[in-house]
Amino acid sequence: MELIKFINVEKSFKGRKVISGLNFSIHANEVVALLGANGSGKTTTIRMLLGISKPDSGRITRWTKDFNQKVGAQLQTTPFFEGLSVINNLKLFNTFYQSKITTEKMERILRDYNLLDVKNTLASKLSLGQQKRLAISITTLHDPDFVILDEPSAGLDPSGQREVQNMIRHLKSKGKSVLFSSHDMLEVRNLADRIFIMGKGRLLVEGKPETLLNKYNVGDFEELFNHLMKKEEYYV
Ligand SMILES: Nc1ncnc2c1ncn2[C@@H]1O[C@H](COP(=O)(O)OP(=O)(O)OP(=O)(O)O)[C@@H](O)[C@H]1O
Repeated sequence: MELIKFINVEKSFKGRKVISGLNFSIHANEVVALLGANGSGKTTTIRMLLGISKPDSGRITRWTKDFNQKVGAQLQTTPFFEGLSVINNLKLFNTFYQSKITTEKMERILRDYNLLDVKNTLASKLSLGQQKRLAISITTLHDPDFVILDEPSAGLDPSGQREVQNMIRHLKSKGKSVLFSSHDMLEVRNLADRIFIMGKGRLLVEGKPETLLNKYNVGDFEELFNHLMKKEEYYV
């Protein structure tokens, strides 16, 4: 099933085109990595996908009219209240989402996200890894079908990165779709079912990791990414 479809989407800011002829689909139960150099248009694309910003032309279709209830997005800013404890953040977002999660389910979420030991700690006092886990637990609290994570493992040490990666795998195992951005090419290769690479507001390449490596005859994604950033003739 197709969850999201971008059809010839274009967007300009103050007369400067930042998204041109963007076409792609995201399907149910797939993990998609969105890559691109700074300023390539990833955030603008995510904002349009979420409906925060409107395309100037083209169309974006979504699988449900109930989109806001069915999507969870963790964008770059910390999506929680730093002056509240972990558990009180979860309780507050539970009220926001009107998701009526029971105390038992809350405990399970705390366990799943490895936050049980710090449930009474203020969010501001958490380690970066714990903050990321809290951010993802809040993003997925209302059991969305589609989860968007903007650089979820940025700044984490290898064990923190592994935990975030396992969370993404866990979401996939529960039938969710995940769109995530990352600058870590090994992580992308290990997690993504499909990869989108953007450059200058366009989708430069799109495909399964192994297919792309074969198609462009490169050993890894670092090489493919650098290659594309130098030569931009590989538009799909
Ligand atoms: N509100 C805005 N007004 C003017 N220009 C904008 C606005 N938002 C984005 N841009 C421009 O659009 C282009 C794409 O920006 P965008 O933030 O989507 O890129 P990105 O790939 O997410 O970059 P990064 O990796 O740095 O977050 C950039 O040139 C940016 O300066």
